[in-house]
Amino acid sequence: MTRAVFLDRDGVVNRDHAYVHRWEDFEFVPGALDAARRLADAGFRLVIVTNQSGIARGYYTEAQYFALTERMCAVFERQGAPLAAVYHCPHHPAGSVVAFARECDCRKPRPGMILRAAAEHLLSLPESILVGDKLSDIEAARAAGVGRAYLVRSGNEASMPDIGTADAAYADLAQCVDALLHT
Ligand SMILES: O=P(O)(O)OC[C@@H](O)[C@H]1O[C@@H](OP(=O)(O)O)[C@@H](O)[C@@H](O)[C@@H]1O
Ligand SMILES: [Mg+2]
Ligand SMILES: [Zn+2]
Repeated sequence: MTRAVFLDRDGVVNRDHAYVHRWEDFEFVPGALDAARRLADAGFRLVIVTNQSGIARGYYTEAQYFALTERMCAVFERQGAPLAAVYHCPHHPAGSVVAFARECDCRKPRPGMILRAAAEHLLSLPESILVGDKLSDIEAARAAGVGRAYLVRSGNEASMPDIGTADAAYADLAQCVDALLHT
């Protein structure tokens, strides 16, 4: 079984400008790609798990999300940090797009995306890590049985008062990986 780092997207990989769906608005958090490469070099599979309720809300289409994701994956690949997989939840119970307007098992804090990734990629969840910018990311990790869950302050929740059940909090992914890899 392989160990993975589950990465939240908005607020961890890229700046969370609220429902980012255009490539021109996709701004990598400084140091995030290099941190991802260091994780890959250390033997972690890289898996993104992202809530994309903007699809259910009608802010953008799933096709637009997939087009952005293809561009993002190509950058990770070029930087020597290939993504093993990207999982998204397009749902939201208050959505206006009928096909996606519902409760689901995949919207964080529910663990569905993480559990699906583990099954499809033979991942050891107890040996894996999650990095997120919201407490709901951390809760999803706990619900899935991910070994360690870290919070970063690079998202919109920068003023978050406490770290909830996270194992630790860091400024951003780069600082988290520095601590993880003792670099
Ligand atoms: O951080 P990840 O999971 O990668 O994606 C979060 C985004 O889908 C959006 O999630 C929304 O929350 P609601 O889904 O509306 O509760 C808001 O927080 C937006 O600012 C944010 O861009
Ligand atoms: Mg986020
Ligand atoms: Zn879902």
